[in-house]
Amino acid sequence: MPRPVVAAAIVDSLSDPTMLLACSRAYPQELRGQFELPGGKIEEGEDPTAALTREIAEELGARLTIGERVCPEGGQWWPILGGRVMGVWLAEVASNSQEPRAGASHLEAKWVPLADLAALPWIAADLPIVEAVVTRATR
Ligand SMILES: Nc1nc2c([nH]c(=O)n2[C@H]2C[C@H](O)[C@@H](COP(=O)(O)OP(=O)(O)OP(=O)(O)O)O2)c(=O)[nH]1
Repeated sequence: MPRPVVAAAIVDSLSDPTMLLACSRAYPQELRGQFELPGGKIEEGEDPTAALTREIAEELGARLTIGERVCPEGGQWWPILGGRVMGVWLAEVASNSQEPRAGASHLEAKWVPLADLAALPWIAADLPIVEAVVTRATR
């Protein structure tokens, strides 16, 4: 089984979310320009939310306050590309953090109103995940 992935649905405010930080991948070529939730693979023996904190620091130079996990029906892990599974957490930028910025992993990291997210070219596997994030954030 390939390593699981963890990703952050970073919203402008956990208590009153209106926008999400959508990130477009720089690589590999076949995913270049497609949007994703930023994150990455869990390392051997690593706690999933520790992995998420590490990945967001590496990729976006930001610290997170992690909120609720967003799960698919009947489980905790979403099926994604390459036979992997992905754990997703709502999060906001911590008060002591720099603003998240696209580094080498992303072409772009931009705040998008929740109502406009569906129009972005997401990695296909992310579409139901983003829908669940929006449902959770707007309930
Ligand atoms: N980060 C992320 N990966 C996703 C999403 N949807 C999806 O299918 N994937 C896939 C793409 C990749 O095959 C895999 C994650 O790999 P990654 O390249 O982000 O992981 P990483 O940062 O640990 O990368 P690396 O050091 O191995 O290059 O999961 C998503 O929303 N976010």
